Amino acid sequence: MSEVKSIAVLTSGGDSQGMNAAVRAVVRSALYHGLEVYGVQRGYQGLINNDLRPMDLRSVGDIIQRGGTILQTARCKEFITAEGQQKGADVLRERGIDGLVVIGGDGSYQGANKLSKLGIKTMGLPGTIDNDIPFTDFTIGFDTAVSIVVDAINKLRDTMTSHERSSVVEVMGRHCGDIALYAGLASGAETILVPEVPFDLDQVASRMQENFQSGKRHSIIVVAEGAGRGEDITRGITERSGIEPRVTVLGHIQRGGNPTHNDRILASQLGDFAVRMLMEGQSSKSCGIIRGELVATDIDKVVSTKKPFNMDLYNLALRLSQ
Ligand SMILES: Nc1ncnc2c1ncn2[C@@H]1O[C@H](COP(=O)(O)OP(=O)(O)O)[C@@H](O)[C@H]1O
Ligand SMILES: O=P(O)(O)OC[C@H]1O[C@](O)(COP(=O)(O)O)[C@@H](O)[C@@H]1O
Ligand SMILES: [Mg+2]
Repeated sequence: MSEVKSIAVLTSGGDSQGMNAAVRAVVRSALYHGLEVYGVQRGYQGLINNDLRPMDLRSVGDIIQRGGTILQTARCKEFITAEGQQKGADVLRERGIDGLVVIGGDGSYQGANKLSKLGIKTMGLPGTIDNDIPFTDFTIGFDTAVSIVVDAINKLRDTMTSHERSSVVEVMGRHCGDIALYAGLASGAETILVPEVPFDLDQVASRMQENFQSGKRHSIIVVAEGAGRGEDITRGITERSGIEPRVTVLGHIQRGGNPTHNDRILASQLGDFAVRMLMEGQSSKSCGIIRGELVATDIDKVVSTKKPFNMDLYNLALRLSQ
């Protein structure tokens, strides 16, 4: 018998493709197991405001394929305060809700950790395009965001090759270069600039010159926003080499559109896993998949660990883009 009878689910922070699939999985799995389930509107803001509604099977119909989040999301300053967190915990207790599933990024995980410490049984699902949550190979939305960047670079290549130009593409990732790394490797970028690896613009510029001299007809530089602004990198290259790359900032386009099948499947597995963990009496855990295995890791550990950067992939991209 599950000691948890009623749970709530919310999405928080930057939205990501696949959050809807995760909400659907949490709701349908909870209902399948005979639990009551509530959707919290607008993340922690909705929790503080007591903005919750009961969810049934049909309230998550026709959403597995949609980007964004039907529960909407927010960045809620009040929840960063101890008073805000206490208000959120009180709302759940007053409503008799025994467990909460938080779908969000590193900031949302900090909030989930605080709620856990206030005695709320909380499970975190990694929902962010940044892939910056450790103890899971991938976060929900990352695969879709990378696909969008790769598609954009394919298009840029057509025109860049025709004009024998180079292109600087700024992608999202304030503290984590994974979107730049994976999209850069998958699209054959010559240079990948990420916050985790220091770089020297002199070297970037001279490598581009060498590439053009060795017969390359175009050059792609992918820069994670956390490593510098595309415009500044472009200016720096021009000052050093005379090459005039065109700059493209992909921005929030990376957070929209239909989730890939990988993100939908990841979201479905993790949403169901979170519900089963809560029913087993688990709490304060982050759900992830590592090499195909479902794993639950203490949120405390997750929020105090930086996701290791994959230097092997980074070096591979460098070797293959000569
Ligand atoms: N240290 C913290 N303590 C409590 N809540 C936090 C903390 N940091 C962030 N949050 C909550 O999580 C929300 C989402 O965090 P944010 O960093 O904006 O997005 P993400 O979860 O996508 O990383 C914040 O608006 C805030 O309400
Ligand atoms: O939605 P905003 O406020 O423009 O924030 C943009 C940021 O959100 C992200 O898309 C996702 O990051 P978070 O979910 O951690 O906030 C980042 O890549 C980007 O820097
Ligand atoms: Mg974040």
